[in-house]
Amino acid sequence: MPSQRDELPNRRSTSPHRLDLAAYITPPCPQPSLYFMAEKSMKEFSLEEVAKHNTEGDLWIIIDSKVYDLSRFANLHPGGGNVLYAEGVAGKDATDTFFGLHRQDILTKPQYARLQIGKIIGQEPQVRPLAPGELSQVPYAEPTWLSKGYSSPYYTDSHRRFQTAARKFFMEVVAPESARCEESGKRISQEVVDKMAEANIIAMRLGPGKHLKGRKLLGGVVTPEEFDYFHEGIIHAELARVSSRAVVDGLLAGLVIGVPPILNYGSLDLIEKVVPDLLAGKKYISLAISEAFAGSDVAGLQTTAVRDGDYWIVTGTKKWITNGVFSDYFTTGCRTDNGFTVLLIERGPGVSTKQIKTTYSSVAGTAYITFDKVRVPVANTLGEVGNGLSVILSNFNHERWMVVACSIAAQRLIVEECLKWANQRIVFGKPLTSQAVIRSRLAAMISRVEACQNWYESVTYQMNKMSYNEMSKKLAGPIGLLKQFVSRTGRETAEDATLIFGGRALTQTGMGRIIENYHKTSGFDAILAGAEDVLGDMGVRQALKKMPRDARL
Ligand code: HEM
Repeated sequence: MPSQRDELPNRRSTSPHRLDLAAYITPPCPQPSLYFMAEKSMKEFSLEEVAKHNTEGDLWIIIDSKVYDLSRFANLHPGGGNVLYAEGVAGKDATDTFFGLHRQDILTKPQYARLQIGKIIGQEPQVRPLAPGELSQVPYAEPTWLSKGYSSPYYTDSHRRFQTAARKFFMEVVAPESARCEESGKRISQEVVDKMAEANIIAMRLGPGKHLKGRKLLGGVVTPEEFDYFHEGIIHAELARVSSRAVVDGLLAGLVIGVPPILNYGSLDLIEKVVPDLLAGKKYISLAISEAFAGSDVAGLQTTAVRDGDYWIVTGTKKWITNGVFSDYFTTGCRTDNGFTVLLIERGPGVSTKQIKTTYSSVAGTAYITFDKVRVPVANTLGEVGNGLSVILSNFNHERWMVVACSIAAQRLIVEECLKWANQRIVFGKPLTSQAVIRSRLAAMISRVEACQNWYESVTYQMNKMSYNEMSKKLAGPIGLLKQFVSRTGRETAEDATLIFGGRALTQTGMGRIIENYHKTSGFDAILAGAEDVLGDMGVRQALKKMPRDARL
């Protein structure tokens, strides 16, 4: 006679449409995580023992081999108490039902994790969160260069080392803060900014260059000399993986676009005076170009700067200024006698900012700014007076490329979410993936993100090979077209994902919360840093300028 222990399967029993959990489970971490260590010391129960606790006031449930005592929690359960007393749930293994309704991270929250009283004899958990720094094993969840067994002509071991460290940093330091700030709408805490500054992430977001000299990058995992645009792109991608669109912007996007004009066109004195504090996260900055009067039409701006001895007197307004609410400096486009000039304006008398309510969270600090006869030292002029348009236009390339890098990572996350959901969701008694229409949408989403990734990598490679000026001349058109393509695919992917998730894509909490946020905000990529249609048009116009005179069919 086998003992009771022998009779117990070492896996949970399988239902006819048992989910293929292995598909969304990652392999064990190389080092046992706390998650698994806690398991070891847990009390063990048999299935029969758990089954006895199946009534109101005495309710145990098994989820992924773990036994939870929900006797007191049932009345507080957000999904209601009665769903827990149902047959097939109370006293039973409710794993499939649970993962059809909840995201796995619920079970890792301390208030819910403490409901676990033990584990089932002979069973091991199959679902676990990714350890910080770990890669997802879901197909297409990572770009090819990070997928086991694939090669890349662009990425080296230096990029791989850097990516591992960056993912760990963003998961551990940024992810929890992102979730908090997205919900509260409050700006990112100084504590997180300090940690980003210490790892030199703020400086690295500006790309390779002299500003990195002598800095220890992410604890020294790469040197400033080897740091290139692929490294920088990794930072944008890792940030976008753990953050909502608003948090991506809230985490100092204003600095990424506001500082380059100072570094490229400011005097040495000005650079030395303002840049160190900005890169140390002690001061904040934004790029103030667009106005209610003119957005993509930079030449139509109305903010004026009039000379008064050693000062400019600036009067006007700016709108949609990312991070403007908490900025100490504004890299500002102004109309001057002989055209357009860029000035660095410090917050002070005559400068006021107010938050604009937008579709996305106010964590981005989007501002309406009023300059009322602000006195700005002439020494704060960036570039030649009247030549501001080229200062701004050259700055756009890097900004648009950054938007592309973030957008692709966000789209990839949506592909991962959809693959997981379609695989685990049971409808009409079968997984969602058994529907051809769902597989067709997944095919379109995967193809788009892979197309974007490949074009992005080819453009990034060119950036590594060109000087800043060469980039302005040769890459403005291709980057404009790339951004147009990527923001369009983003919106199509948001649409597909919403249809795959159904009603869950319309709620801010629960299974579809990432889809809901992405769907709501994917339009930002199409507008910010240059409207999609304008960029497409610019790409074509630039190509037309380069048409050889002798070209004929
Ligand atoms: C340890 C056990 C459980 C915990 C800690 C838990 C916790 C939660 C939480 C936090 C939510 C809100 C999710 C959100 O909208 O963000 C929720 C919703 C829900 N739960 Fe549970 N739950 C547990 C077990 C179960 C089980 C076994 C069932 C099976 C019937 C269930 C059914 C539901 C339902 C129907 C909802 C509403 C889902 C929706 O609005 O889409 N829960 N649960």
